[in-house]
Amino acid sequence: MWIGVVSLFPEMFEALTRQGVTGRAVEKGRIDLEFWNPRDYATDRHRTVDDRPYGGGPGMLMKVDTLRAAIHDARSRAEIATGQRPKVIYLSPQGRRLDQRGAGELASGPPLVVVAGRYEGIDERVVEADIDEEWSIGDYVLSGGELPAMVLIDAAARLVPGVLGHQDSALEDSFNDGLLDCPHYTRPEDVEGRRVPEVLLSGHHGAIRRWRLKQSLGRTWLRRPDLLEGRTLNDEQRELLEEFIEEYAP
Ligand SMILES: NC(=O)c1ccc(NC2CCCC2)nc1
Repeated sequence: MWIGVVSLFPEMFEALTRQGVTGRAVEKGRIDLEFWNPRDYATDRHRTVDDRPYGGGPGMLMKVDTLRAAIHDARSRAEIATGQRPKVIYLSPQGRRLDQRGAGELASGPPLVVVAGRYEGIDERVVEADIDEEWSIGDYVLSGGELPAMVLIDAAARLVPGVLGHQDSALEDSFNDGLLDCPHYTRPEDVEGRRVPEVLLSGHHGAIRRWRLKQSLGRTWLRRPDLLEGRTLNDEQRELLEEFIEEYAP
């Protein structure tokens, strides 16, 4: 998957490009990440990248010409590198809320150009002219779009085939098939008297699968009942959830 990033602080993205699953995916070429910095398009002596808001008010906005030049170069590069027109995304609290389904859509869609804002944001005409979709990682305000951009890129990149070593692990993750994750255990078998559930030591893969599904359903019922609304459970799932509820509140 090809992803272009427009940001005044490209070095922040080393958290993605040099570490972990995404770092390996970049190294293996499963993910191509390229960067454009609006400051590189500044022609004045002070390399200005911000500008004052019409109508007054606190703070500055990203300067239109340097931002647009960076977006345009990223878009052109996307078309050359992939033969496809990219989807240009801007991160802001005004955007569509990112969830696992949205991450899946982004992962299976066209190449992305992700624009990270700074200051108080960007001129609305840049949103209208150059941004295809606005996305938000949650209802809170951050000092820059870089962290939300990295969250979005990580969530999408790990769903790109071949990025996760063990493909199944993406499927068993939380929010895969829309349920919360089940509890996980590793050595030792006893931690201060707390033992691993026996079923997980039994080697009975069917029983283990059912136990994990029951725990996912039960946890979702307890912590995020909203995720179960409007969802039809199959016979096995309904049975397991009823068992969980029975044991929880006998
Ligand atoms: N909730 C979010 O996804 C989000 C995105 C960007 C941002 N701040 C940016 C937006 C314009 C300047 C800083 N804050 C929050």
